[in-house]
Amino acid sequence: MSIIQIDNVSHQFGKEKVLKDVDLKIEKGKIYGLLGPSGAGKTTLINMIVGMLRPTKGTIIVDNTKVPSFKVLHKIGFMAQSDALYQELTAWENMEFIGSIYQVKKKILQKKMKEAARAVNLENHLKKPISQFSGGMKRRLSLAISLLHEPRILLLDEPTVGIDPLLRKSIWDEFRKLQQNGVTIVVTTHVMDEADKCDQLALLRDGRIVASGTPLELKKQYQVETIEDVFLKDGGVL
Ligand SMILES: Nc1ncnc2c1ncn2[C@@H]1O[C@H](COP(=O)(O)OP(=O)(O)OP(=O)(O)O)[C@@H](O)[C@H]1O
Repeated sequence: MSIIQIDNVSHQFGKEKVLKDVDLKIEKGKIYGLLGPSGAGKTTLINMIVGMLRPTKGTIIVDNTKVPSFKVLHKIGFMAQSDALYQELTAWENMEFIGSIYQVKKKILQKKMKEAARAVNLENHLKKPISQFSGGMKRRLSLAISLLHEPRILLLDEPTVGIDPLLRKSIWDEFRKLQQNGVTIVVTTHVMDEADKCDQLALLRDGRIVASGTPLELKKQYQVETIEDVFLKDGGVL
């Protein structure tokens, strides 16, 4: 069953067409990767699934509801490319604040905050203000915040930028756990070993989906050994 269905979607900023006739079906409980060179339209597509941008043409259905929709927003955990954190508040206060916006009950929120902080290995830094956080710590906190209201769908725009390989591995372990609980994850990435871990991939170029399938299917289609080579061959470099 598709939990996200994108039908013939185009988007235009002024005269610039940045997405062109995109069709995509994302199945419930899958980890779906969006790959593509800088400027290909990945962030624009994620922002439209969240409902922050409306398609100029076409429709996006999330969990049987056309977006933008407030009803759907509660089911989505979203992590944007730039971290939207309050610098003067501590990590704990940031989590409390966002959790309260999502109207998570106080007792449940306390439990969820501890779990989420543990999942991203930040439990010893929760009393620090964000102004004292490194780039990677901010990314990890943003990820923790996106999990607080137990979303059924996670939309993550480059979630592991600035995160070292050890932590990246533990974050991917967390993604697998969420997936086992039925959560659908859509992730944009430039990290090729991450792309290989996705169940399905879509390769975007110039606002179009130029290839999609499992990592193995893409490697076969491009007759190469690695996803990095799929990316390079598609860009005309190999
Ligand atoms: N608010 C905006 N106004 C005008 N143009 C925009 C806006 N946001 C994005 N664009 C343009 O849309 C195109 C797609 O951008 P987008 O951020 O979706 O790409 P991306 O694939 O996510 O790139 P990256 O990998 O660098 O994050 C780019 O040409 C960009 O300049």
